[in-house]
Amino acid sequence: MRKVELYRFSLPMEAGVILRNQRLKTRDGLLVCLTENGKQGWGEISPLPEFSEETLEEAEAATLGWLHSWVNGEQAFESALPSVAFGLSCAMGELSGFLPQKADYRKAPLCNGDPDELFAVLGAMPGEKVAKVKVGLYEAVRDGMIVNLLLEAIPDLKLRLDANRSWTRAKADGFAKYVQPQFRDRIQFLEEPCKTRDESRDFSRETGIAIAWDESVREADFEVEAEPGVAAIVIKPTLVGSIQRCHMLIDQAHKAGLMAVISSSIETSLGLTQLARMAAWLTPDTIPGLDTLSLMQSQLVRPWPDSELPVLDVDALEVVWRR
Ligand SMILES: O=C(O)CCC(=O)c1ccccc1C(=O)O
Ligand SMILES: [Mg+2]
Repeated sequence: MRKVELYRFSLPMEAGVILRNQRLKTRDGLLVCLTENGKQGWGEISPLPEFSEETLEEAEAATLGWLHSWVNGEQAFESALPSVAFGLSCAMGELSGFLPQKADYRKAPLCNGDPDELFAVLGAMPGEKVAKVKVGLYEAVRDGMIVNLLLEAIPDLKLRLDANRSWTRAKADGFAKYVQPQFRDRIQFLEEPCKTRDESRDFSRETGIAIAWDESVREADFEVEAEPGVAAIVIKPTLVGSIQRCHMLIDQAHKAGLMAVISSSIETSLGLTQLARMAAWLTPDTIPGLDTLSLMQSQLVRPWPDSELPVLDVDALEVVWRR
């Protein structure tokens, strides 16, 4: 006997969370719960505005379509919509047990511009110290100074930087010029410095700063391959697709000698804890990029360890469909 519950959620965000061109006031999505043979599997389907191609309405329609087939005995669960493929594969992964329980709750702390906040967090971070700093939002000179400041102050710190394709070559070079040469190899990578992949490759070749692909991984013509200067690929499962697809990309990255970093698309605590489980299983040697829970005002159903945010229970959610 198979049972299905589909819920809709809308969690308030902290003030001032901006995604590309819009303010994100609430994080909206779907939770699915599959039951079979007394076992349950949960999944979160939450397309990210400005990043996902699909809308929540499209994701809901596709999810309902698949859920109808599943209660009638269907097994396969691929979807062309990445958020749907990810959420349903998590639910199936819990039901069948292929998604292991063990989680890696480490996360590379995110710094959006104020280095003082980061000092406290990094001081308390056990083991390997890695932080992620968004660059390209202000002047390249300021970005360079912050990078120097952090790397100078914390000798065992490594940084991941993310420019989200915001720089021209000239701006990117401006940034590189301000980073002290002896610090460059403590930049684990700089995600997508320039508008095009070719410009980013040239930047890396000329500055010696390693780069990583993030947006590129989701483009149709992208192939995972070893290239000079490329250190990593960033995998955001809600934007990429099923656990199986992410697993394949991670295997390809590791075979090419690249680091694969499982990262957040601002999922709720339920999705984030599943990403932490994927990270423990598929990228055990790499700290995942999951420091986004504090952008929200509450957690959902499953808490993240040590978070003090209130946890919204499933009973408080609107039921979309139940069978
Ligand atoms: O990668 C991380 O460490 C955190 C997640 C993150 O930065 C992010 C989250 C949602 C959408 C885009 C991005 C991004 O990498 O720019
Ligand atoms: Mg990025």
